[in-house]
Amino acid sequence: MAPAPIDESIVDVVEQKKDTLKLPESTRERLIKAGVDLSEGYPYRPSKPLYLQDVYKIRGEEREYIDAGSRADKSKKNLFEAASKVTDLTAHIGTEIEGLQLKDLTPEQRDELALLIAERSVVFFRNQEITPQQQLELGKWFGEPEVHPQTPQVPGLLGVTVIWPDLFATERPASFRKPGGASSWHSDLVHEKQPAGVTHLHNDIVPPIGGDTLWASGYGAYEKLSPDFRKIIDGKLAVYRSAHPYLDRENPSAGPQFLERIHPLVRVHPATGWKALWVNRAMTVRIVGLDKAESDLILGYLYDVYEKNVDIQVRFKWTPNTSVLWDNRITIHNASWDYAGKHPRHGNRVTSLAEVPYFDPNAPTRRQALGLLDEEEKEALGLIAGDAKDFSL
Ligand SMILES: O=C(O)CCC(=O)C(=O)O
Ligand SMILES: [Fe+2]
Repeated sequence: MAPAPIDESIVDVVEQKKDTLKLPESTRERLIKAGVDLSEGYPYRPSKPLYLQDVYKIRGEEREYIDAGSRADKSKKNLFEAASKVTDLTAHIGTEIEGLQLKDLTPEQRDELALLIAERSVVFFRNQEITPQQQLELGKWFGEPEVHPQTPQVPGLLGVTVIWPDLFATERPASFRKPGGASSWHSDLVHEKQPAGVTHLHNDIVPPIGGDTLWASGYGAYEKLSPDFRKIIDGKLAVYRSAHPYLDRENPSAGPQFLERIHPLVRVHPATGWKALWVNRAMTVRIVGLDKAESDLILGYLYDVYEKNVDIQVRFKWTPNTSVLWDNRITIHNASWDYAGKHPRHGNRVTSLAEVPYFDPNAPTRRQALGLLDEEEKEALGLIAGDAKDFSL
């Protein structure tokens, strides 16, 4: 007799309940206090779609998007005057704000925060008391929260993803030499028709040592290129792929396939109007129109520029209950796995989807817009007359 088919809904629930047992006590208390129903287990795991064709249909239509930062008061006075301290962590990327609770921001402060994230790429808030519901509500201000067809979510709150590396580590054991997917330079959801804008990760429990996250600036990476090289990549399109694989319904035996979408290699942020390099080693497949060898060469160089220039990067040491908001349009990030699951690290994440990426050849770079270019760069960009010194050295 053939074995009885497995009821997958029961398997899901059993697995979720098993996961819940590992939940750190402080996280459990926080979730229960927020009214999250843990009785069916945590996290909730959506049934994964099997076929590429079905996943392409998710958010396949263009949606209206207005960047919150583009309506902000440019001085950001409502945000800055209410904060007790605002500290830039490096010259080019990363700002920490103290004395504000994200859950209490006014509409004006939310818009100004969106502009600050667009300018500084990543903004840090320690000691936040914020429920997953409030996090989702804030995320809606910045764009449509992405509901992921694959990743674990907070029960009853679709759009609030669970970032709990201990959980993934049991599924796909990570090691010192081969850490998990988030421990490589990437940006989130590049395969979407309207990829991720702001991601807000709130980590309620973090290891005392390790588990830092790094971000690198796409504005800075673009500006590291010589003006002549910028001309080569300006306006070029590239293929970007999803992190998760699916099967092709027409050809399932071809094995796992990724979603792919074409977007500009250099894009302009709608709130700042500044150009940013938009590639990442994990998910940019190739530059459209070039031979594979040419594309590999150029992309390899662009990844190196992005990943190796420490002056356009920030490395952040988390403390419990810290919220970090970053803009995926102008950054790549990388989560260090150096604590190797030896201490719990748990967070909730809301990612707001943004515009269809676009390029504008006349847009300035960040340092150009802020008046930070030196004479040599101005000359190479043709902004001032000069004696045509070789800028490329
Ligand atoms: O855990 C982190 O610090 C970041 C993980 C990550 O890549 C993400 O949430 O998009
Ligand atoms: Fe990520």
